[in-house]
Amino acid sequence: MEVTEAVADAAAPEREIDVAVGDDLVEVKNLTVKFGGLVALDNVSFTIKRGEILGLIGPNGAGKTTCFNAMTGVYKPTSGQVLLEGGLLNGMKQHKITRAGLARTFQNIRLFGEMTALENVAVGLDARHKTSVVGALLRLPRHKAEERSAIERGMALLEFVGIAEHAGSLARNLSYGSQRRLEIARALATDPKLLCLDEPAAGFNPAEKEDLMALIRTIRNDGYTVLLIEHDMKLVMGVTDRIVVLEFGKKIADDVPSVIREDPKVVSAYLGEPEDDFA
Ligand SMILES: Nc1ncnc2c1ncn2[C@@H]1O[C@H](COP(=O)(O)OP(=O)(O)OP(=O)(O)O)[C@@H](O)[C@H]1O
Repeated sequence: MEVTEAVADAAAPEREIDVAVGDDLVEVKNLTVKFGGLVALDNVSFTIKRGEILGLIGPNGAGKTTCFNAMTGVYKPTSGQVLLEGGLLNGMKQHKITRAGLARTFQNIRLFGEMTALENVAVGLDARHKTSVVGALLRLPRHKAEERSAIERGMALLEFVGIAEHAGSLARNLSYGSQRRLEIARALATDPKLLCLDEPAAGFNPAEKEDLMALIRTIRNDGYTVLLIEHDMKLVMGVTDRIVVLEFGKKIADDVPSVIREDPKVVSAYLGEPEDDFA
């Protein structure tokens, strides 16, 4: 999918675009999450560098979603730290973490079904508005300007993810694939430093998966950093710069895709999984 520079610029005009893989953006340090006696995440550490696409993979139940949830404030870590640009995120409420620059999509799509696609994106844009409620009520000039730019930016984001023609459709009437794209647009609307995607291609056929991977590359090329949970190894190999592998809550590998593919620990972790997932 081709995205013009103008569209990318309209989607996030204030963002500095820096596509070089650079410094540590996020540090996950000795993160542990326990549910009663079950250790879902066991002392896991990894970093995410600015500008990269990092894959987080592992067999069913390995702790991938738990890791996401602990990073984005859905679960409180039992111990360990999550740092964004050196600032501690632990203990912050979900919306504060979003505001700090960490946005996510969910494995199960969570859109406002009775709102249009554009309105769903506007909700994301709202998360970073600067005017107060009073400003909005009094319709101060700044609020009006923000409202106008919300429509323009919302449209640009819908175009960016390839669903601009559905801007006026109710989210619940969109195809499954378009709903997934809309979720990504809504997350991008918060102007994240890190975009976390939880199995964005779940339920897709191979052609749809390819399209989605192309979109993820476009997002990265536009200067975002991406953390991608994906079950399908083939898919993850084709799009990521680096991969962290979890098994039974522990990190068992952290390397470039070509090394991960040959790693005996990873191969054996995936034994017994459907062959499609490890190709
Ligand atoms: N809220 C919870 N309460 C209790 N146990 C949980 C909870 N969430 C996850 N778990 C357990 O933690 C472990 C890790 O689950 P998690 O969903 O993080 O794995 P996953 O790698 O994302 O798996 P999948 O690929 O199936 O989504 C599993 O044993 C799961 O049953």
